[in-house]
Amino acid sequence: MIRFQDVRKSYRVDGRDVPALQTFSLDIADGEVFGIIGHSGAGKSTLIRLINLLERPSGGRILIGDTDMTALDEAALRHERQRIGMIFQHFNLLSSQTVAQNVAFPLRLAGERNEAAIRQRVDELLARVGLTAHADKYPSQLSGGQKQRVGIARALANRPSILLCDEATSALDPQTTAAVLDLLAEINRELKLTIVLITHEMDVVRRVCDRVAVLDAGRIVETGPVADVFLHPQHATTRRFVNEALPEEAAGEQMPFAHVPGRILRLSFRGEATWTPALGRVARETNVDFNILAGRIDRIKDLPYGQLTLAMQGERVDDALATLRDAGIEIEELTLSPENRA
Ligand SMILES: Nc1ncnc2c1ncn2[C@@H]1O[C@H](COP(=O)(O)OP(=O)(O)OP(=O)(O)O)[C@@H](O)[C@H]1O
Repeated sequence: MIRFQDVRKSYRVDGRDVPALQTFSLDIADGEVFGIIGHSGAGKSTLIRLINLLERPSGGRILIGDTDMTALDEAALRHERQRIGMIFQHFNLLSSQTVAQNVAFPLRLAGERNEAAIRQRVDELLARVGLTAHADKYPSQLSGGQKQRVGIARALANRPSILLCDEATSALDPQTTAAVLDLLAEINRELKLTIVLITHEMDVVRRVCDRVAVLDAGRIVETGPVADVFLHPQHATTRRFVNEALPEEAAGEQMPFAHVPGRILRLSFRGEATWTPALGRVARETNVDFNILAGRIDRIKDLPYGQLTLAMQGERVDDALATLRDAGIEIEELTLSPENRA
């Protein structure tokens, strides 16, 4: 468990303390993929760098398991940091060293002197990230996605229990981003390590994270399981991020429904409910009519979900909605058309 206890952080600028993170508490469970999303300047980098104490908090404590990171001396901190790997937006590879030498670097730094053991570990790591054939290349000979794979192999070298990802896919195109996120998900599953990632893209959160915290101007404004935050965002900042990730849904929300007859509803299906023909069945049983205005089916990590915006008419709309709710479908009423507004 990573535990932030009443943590706050200010930077000293021109003799004044400028707050970057307001006091917050947060627990990140072992083995989860935890996302921190926020706009530029919200405090994401500060927050993630507090975990390995690259930044010291101005108040509060940061615990990893039972260890209070804020109470350690430099030597103990260096040792603890070996349990925490980190990858970066711009990869931070050593340009004059080969791929294999970059991956071996943290092993040597940790005091490993046995060359055969180093070679074996580097081979294992390169195989895991799919770069065996590139061991003797230099970073300049690699694509962005390959460079980030070297970064991941290097971060895993000392078998950390936590991997911090600082905008790890922000410099990559969408296809490469998807491949790197798949690799992070696989590492999380197979090595059971905790991943904390910061991003400004909700799509990154949707693809890999279990839980997310939304940062806005130094405050955590919303935290929760990704499916909850994604399907029912509470804070305006969260809604903006979700709408960026769901362009069609956003269009649906802005459609002028006033002229559409019937009640305007948004149905959210999660997991198995996504595939059941509940809507057709309920319409037949209750004799309601429905008209689909917008919709999509996608996945939140491994969970299939669907969202449909529709207009429903008939005498038994309330019965139909009650039956749909019983079937595990979440329903929000968006707005009422004029004839139903009385
Ligand atoms: N070393 C520093 N000295 C002074 N102020 C800083 C320092 N690092 C960050 N800040 C300030 O703290 C606030 C939060 O910055 P931070 O880099 O954590 O945000 P961020 O969400 O990661 O932004 P970005 O996505 O642009 O990297 C900003 O106002 C920034 O200017």
